[in-house]
Amino acid sequence: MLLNKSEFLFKQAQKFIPGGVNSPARAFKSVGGIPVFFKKAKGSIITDEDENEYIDYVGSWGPMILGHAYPPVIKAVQDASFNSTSFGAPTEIEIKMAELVRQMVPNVDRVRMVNSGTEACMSAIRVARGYTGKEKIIKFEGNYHGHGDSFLIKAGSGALTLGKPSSPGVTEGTAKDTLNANYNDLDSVEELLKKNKDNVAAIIVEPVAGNMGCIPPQPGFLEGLRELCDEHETVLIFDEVMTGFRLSRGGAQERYNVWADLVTYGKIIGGGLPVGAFGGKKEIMDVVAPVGDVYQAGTLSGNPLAMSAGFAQLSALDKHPEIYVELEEKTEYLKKRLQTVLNEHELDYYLNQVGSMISIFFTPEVVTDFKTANTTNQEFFKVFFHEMLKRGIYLPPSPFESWFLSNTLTYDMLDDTIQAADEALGIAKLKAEK
Ligand SMILES: Cc1ncc(COP(=O)(O)O)c(C=O)c1O
Ligand SMILES: N[C@H](C=O)CCC(=O)O
Repeated sequence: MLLNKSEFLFKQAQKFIPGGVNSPARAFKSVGGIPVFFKKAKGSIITDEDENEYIDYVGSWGPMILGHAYPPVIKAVQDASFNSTSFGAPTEIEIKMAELVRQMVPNVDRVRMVNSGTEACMSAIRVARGYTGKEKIIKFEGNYHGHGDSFLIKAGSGALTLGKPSSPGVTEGTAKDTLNANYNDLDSVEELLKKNKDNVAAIIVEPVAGNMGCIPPQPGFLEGLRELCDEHETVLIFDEVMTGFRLSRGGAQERYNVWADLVTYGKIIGGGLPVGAFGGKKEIMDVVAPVGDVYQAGTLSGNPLAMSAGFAQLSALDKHPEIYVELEEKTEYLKKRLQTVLNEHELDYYLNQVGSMISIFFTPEVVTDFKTANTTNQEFFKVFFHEMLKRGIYLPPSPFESWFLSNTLTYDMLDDTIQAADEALGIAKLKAEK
């Protein structure tokens, strides 16, 4: 497989763009090598600038649940663009979108559209603070809520010490208001709530973690968060940027039957265009300007192209819930066949799968949180990743990202993926033994 054009473009890109990419996750830093530059895609097949074709398990990091260039989305964007690309004024499609979201997720009484998952999460915590009058938030180690300052905070030396900025540019002042708990560990949350009594505005959580690889909530974890939030008058925020409209029509909330106070969305809701959203109970959302005093705004928010794309994609998911059944069957098929191959190679591994999200961890540990996710053999993953790439399988270029399946994947494509995995694992094992 030749990647001459990708290599050339990457060199060019680095002259004008920091690190050659517009988001670090694309830079292949975790796996080494040159990021592949793509030029087109259809369904689950993506084509790079050198005309190599790959079966895609990234799906633009989640949005492409119905495959790339899904015809109703393309048509909706084309039609909308003829009427102008933006008005900066209200349009009817925004109402249709909000109604549809409400229809699919019944506890979202009010929804505000933004332009990314980051914006949605930043805004949701501001709303929670404005609503409760409290200052601190609790998040979980290994969860990702975008690059807002309040989220770029890692745990201090002990679980109960103050957080520390995990990026230069984030101030100690911001860090003091973000507390880190351990995923799937209700005791760690309870301790933080007690220590910061009456001052925790929100708990924000990925209901199924997807940013330390895919990690499901343990039975009782989400229910426990709900109870703790009720007890401490704290707003429960589900960050459904990955899981929203992916794990079911109503996302993780519907799948686990645990209902948050606020929910954030991104990815699927925009059909591949830059969209995010936050919403929830009317009582809380009424603090948002112009009804209330919590300021939140956006020149391009509710953009007609983005709303049209998102509306076309969500409408298809709303009308065809069988898609979720098919997607889960396909992902389970992939999981079972991967298990067989991993067992045949006698490898230590842990496979997590929820709906159409799946991750392999190369570790003997049971992976339930950030600490156990970090036991995965990253060197092994690097070799596996590149061997898969050579065989035309495009996986997320990091051991800590979930794979996302699209319903355009066929069983033949899944079989090709297993065949490639068999070969790639064999090579990775040989290299590891050397
Ligand atoms: C769970 C979660 N929340 C928030 C974000 C931030 O979204 P965006 O990249 O659209 O800003 C992401 C992904 O990046 C995510 O996976
Ligand atoms: N983990 C991130 C979101 O899903 C990866 C996408 C990005 O930040 O570019």
